[in-house]
Amino acid sequence: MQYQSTRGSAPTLGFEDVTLAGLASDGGLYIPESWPAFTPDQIRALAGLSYVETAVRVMAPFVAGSLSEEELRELCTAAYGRFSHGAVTPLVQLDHQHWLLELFHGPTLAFKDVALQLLGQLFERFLSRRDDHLTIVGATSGDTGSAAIDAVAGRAKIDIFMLHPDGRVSDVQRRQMTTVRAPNVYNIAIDGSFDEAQALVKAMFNDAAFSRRFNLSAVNSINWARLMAQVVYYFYAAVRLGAPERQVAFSVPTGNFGDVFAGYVAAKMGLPVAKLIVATNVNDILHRALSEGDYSQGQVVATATPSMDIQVSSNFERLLFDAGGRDGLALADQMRGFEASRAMRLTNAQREGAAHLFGSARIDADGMTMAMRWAYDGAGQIVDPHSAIGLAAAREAALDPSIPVVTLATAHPAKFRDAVERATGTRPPLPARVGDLFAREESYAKLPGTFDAVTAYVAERATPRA
Ligand SMILES: Cc1ncc(COP(=O)(O)O)c(C=O)c1O
Ligand SMILES: N[C@@H](CCOP(=O)(O)O)C(=O)O
Repeated sequence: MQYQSTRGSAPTLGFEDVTLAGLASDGGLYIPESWPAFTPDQIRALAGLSYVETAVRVMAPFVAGSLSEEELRELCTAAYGRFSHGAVTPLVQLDHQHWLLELFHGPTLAFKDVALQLLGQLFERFLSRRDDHLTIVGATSGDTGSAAIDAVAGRAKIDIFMLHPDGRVSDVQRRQMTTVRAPNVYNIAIDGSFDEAQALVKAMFNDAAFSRRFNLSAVNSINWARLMAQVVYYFYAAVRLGAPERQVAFSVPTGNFGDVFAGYVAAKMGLPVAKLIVATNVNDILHRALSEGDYSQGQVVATATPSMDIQVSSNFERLLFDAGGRDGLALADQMRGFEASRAMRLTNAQREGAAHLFGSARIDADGMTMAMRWAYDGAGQIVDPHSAIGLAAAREAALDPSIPVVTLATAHPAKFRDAVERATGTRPPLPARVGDLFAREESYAKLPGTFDAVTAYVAERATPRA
């Protein structure tokens, strides 16, 4: 499998190089040159397989040329062996139509573990083949940070620098990052929003000399391997609900458009997806883009769903590229326009390419609270605020009742205990797996959100290439 950049001028690479590179050298994102196609028989054959076996079948075409099937199986077994539920991503029924896909049974209690546990294994395997050291720079609005740190802490050939917006993540999220004691882990709270942190990370990649000197790599969903691993659970869930004979819809609480883009990939591969509902909080750039074609960045508003307080969704570029006809140079121009003016209109081709599969909804605080109460009172399920945004959008979509609607439950409710308690009156206990989180000492740097401050901090601590 070969990968091309969404901006049309970076070299085409294989899976191993794409994983280690993170972002393409022209500022674009890597995407497969074509989508592997699964026949209905191949989808039917996934019924009854374990999560690991499903993962091997779904991901094998994407890693071809870099990993044998046996190697992929070994890495998936190691990655998913750390999940606390035998099914890895179990389905829970809420009523005749609505289901939750629980993606939070990994070590850091959010869906990010599904991809990042595997990415940690992939980095280790690929680095063992070469004499090289990686410097990971990442941005987090709360969950990617802890999942990435857990996946790479203590690995000899990797340093990780994780930027989070100071004061804008939950206490549990912050502590899951800042209490990890490993010599290769550096946490940085920046004065600014997640979007600013993400822009700093991209700027570090786009500084060719800096990027080469420290051999930068990415753990955010700009890294293709993140999305590839997330495609698996769409297949796993849909097959359990009757695919390929039956269509299934998914509602996805969305911020950086990574999780829902993985659903788009599953549909492109042949999974019968009736609808992908993009559920945003009041930071609704994606809802406006999909419903009106207006992708213009507003001010980020802090909400009870901090992981989705995002106004520039990095993976939307992958959809614009694929749905809009795969013209990398035209998209590079369009993205340069957005970077200059912070606004753009989708082209007709991009809108039409997205319209048949995507729906969207903007859910405010009341909608989120009502969904949490509905799940709790009606089905005895405590859902976290992010998953509640997805659930509210799923119910609002009022799809044909014969189509099962799966809401992706992206975080464990204990990560957002205050918001859950406010909505349901119940305070979820922290699972034993996160141990004495509130007794451990924290360590992190506080920096202004400027390129110079952050690069100086990284340059002083990272391992330069020989
Ligand atoms: C709990 C939670 N839900 C939803 C999202 C949104 O996912 P994505 O950024 O892939 O759209 C995030 C962060 O990305 C998250 O941490
Ligand atoms: N909500 C995310 C934001 C980063 O998204 P990513 O999927 O691109 O890593 C977080 O938890 O950090």
